[in-house]
Amino acid sequence: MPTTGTGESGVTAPNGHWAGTGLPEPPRTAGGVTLCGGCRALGACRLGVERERLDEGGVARFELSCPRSHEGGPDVAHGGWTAAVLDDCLGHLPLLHGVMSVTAELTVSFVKPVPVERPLELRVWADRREGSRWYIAGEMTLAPGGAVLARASGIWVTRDRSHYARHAKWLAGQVEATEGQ
Ligand SMILES: CCCCCCCCCCCCCC(=O)SCCNC(=O)CCNC(=O)[C@H](O)C(C)(C)COP(=O)(O)OP(=O)(O)OC[C@H]1O[C@@H](n2cnc3c(N)ncnc32)[C@H](O)[C@@H]1OP(=O)(O)O
Repeated sequence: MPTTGTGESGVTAPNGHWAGTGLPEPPRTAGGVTLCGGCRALGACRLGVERERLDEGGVARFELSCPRSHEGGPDVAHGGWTAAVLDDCLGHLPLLHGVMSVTAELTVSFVKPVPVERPLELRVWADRREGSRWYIAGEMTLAPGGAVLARASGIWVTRDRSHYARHAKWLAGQVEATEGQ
């Protein structure tokens, strides 16, 4: 990935475009974590994802922990955090292959309460690809011991930059239609 260098935050500022998407490459942290729009100003993943990489077998591996700010019950993660981080990390698998996609469907199994501020791991792989659809699955485990805490599977649909332009046009039409009411 072409970059313009690493700033004080350790976030690499890209200057290239993803092949085939026409979209600017998203910034990555020193740990290789692609930052979404909401996390760019902070320069870190607010969900607590610290490292991400693609291994030789094509499996994406993440190191993370649930920040205390996402605590639900005492010392355990809010289920919304678990679902959000699984959505985010499963969607990073196409990104790691240079492909932009959006979540079309997501199913989450909450196997055990997820402790906050403990090292966790997440493995993500593609079960299969059909046309523009990626069928992706993943498993979250406690880093020491490997006990399974949560599983997720879903469908991601590949997109290019026209996705956002179409959405903006659709939204403008909705706003216009309601203004006369
Ligand atoms: C400027 C930007 C920078 C970028 C930076 C990024 C960086 C960071 C990363 C951040 C990333 C954040 C990412 C996020 O946060 S994603 C956020 C959550 N997800 C969304 O917002 C998606 C909202 N939904 C949609 O936009 C549409 O409904 C989609 C795109 C999903 C389908 O719309 P549409 O129907 O018009 O698409 P199509 O006609 O081209 O169909 C395509 C294919 O898909 C099949 N299909 C469709 N739906 C489903 C379904 N539910 N189950 C199974 N399959 C489904 C369909 O049959 C067809 O199959 P085939 O005929 O090809 O076989």
